[in-house]
Amino acid sequence: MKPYQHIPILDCGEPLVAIPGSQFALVLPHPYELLGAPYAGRSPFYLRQGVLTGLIQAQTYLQQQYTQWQILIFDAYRPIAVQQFMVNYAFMEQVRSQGLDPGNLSPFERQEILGQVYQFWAVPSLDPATPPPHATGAAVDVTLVDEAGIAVEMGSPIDEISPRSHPDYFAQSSDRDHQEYHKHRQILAQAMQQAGFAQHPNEWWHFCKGDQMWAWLTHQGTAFYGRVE
Ligand SMILES: C[C@@H](N)C(=O)N[C@H](C)C(=O)O
Ligand SMILES: [Zn+2]
Repeated sequence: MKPYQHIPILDCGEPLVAIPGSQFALVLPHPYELLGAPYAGRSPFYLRQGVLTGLIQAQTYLQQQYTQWQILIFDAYRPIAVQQFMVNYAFMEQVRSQGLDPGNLSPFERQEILGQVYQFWAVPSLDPATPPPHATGAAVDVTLVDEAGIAVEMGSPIDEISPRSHPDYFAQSSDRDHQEYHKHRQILAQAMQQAGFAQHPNEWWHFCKGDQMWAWLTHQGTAFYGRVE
């Protein structure tokens, strides 16, 4: 179990609400839907009401400095069946990228690869005491787009299982491009953090507010968003 999963949850009962496409840029078609993830009629572009309010606050702050920039929503609400699908997908991608035969993995190789996957993806737990963050509607994967609607360069793609995904990966580099990536990551993180979000320690794009990970990262005793059916 991850340390944040020990945090008790007292769900405040807020509903999931749609992220307005008129206010935010959305990655469309949605990448996991394209892969065939089982959404069963649900939309990934939903969040708890209070989390959406935070996201609006983050974008308002961003636009005080970068007037025409927007937060680009890559993913938000994620049913557990989708979490399971994406964990399986990420596992197979890791197997392939390491030149292994998926039908012929040793128990050691399987464990190693699962360990790599679970550094980035949450376990698709069905236990209401340990929900995967996106199943609570309190976690969001985001990046930025500029005034031309072009994705701002962050130095690595969302969901890459690699050290490059760590928020401070480029912090010490003297390379000009790397310094630019780091600056962009900081612009995103600052906008989100001043609106009360906490950032995943391994992922520059994952932010949460009110779930167990947030409570753990911000030293709160309780989370107020649990799993949404
Ligand atoms: C990998 C990324 N898309 C993500 O959402 N990770 C978190 C930790 C999750 O799976 O909840
Ligand atoms: Zn995420």
